[in-house]
Amino acid sequence: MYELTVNGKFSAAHRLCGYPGDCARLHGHTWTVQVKVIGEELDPLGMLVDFKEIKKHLAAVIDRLDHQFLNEIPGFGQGGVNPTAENLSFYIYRLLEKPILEIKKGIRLKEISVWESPDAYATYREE
Ligand SMILES: Nc1nc2c(c(=O)[nH]1)N=C([C@H](O)[C@H](O)COP(=O)(O)OP(=O)(O)OP(=O)(O)O)CN2
Ligand SMILES: [Zn+2]
Repeated sequence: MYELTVNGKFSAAHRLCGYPGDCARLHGHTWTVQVKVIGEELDPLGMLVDFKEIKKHLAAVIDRLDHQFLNEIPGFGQGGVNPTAENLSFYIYRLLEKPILEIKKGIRLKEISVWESPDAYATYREE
């Protein structure tokens, strides 16, 4: 089994509604998003899949999130869930799951991790 990892970053604002502390107020982070893809077979170039392919799909997701107020994105905020690292991991997993499956046969998204700061992150995966 091979595992490929691609990281990206975005900056955005959020607030955590109902949080008993500072995080309930509007504030921002530079989030790191980590995509892990797995599969068994290498191509004749020795690649599971070209990193460029994964970067392209991650860039499209980051475009939707960068410099946004995350609570205003459908699915988050009023009537939705708080834009926590956990919920962002799930949101990004759902956006990338299909495009990554469609890159080529035999690979799949393993997990998405989202860092809010260098020492705190959440991961979503399906087993
Ligand atoms: N399980 C989670 N806990 C918290 C989340 C989260 O997404 N999942 N988010 C927050 C807030 O977004 C908060 O802004 C982050 O706080 P913290 O990790 O403490 O980071 P700071 O940048 O504020 O750094 P300090 O170390 O507190 O200065 C809270 N919890
Ligand atoms: Zn925060």
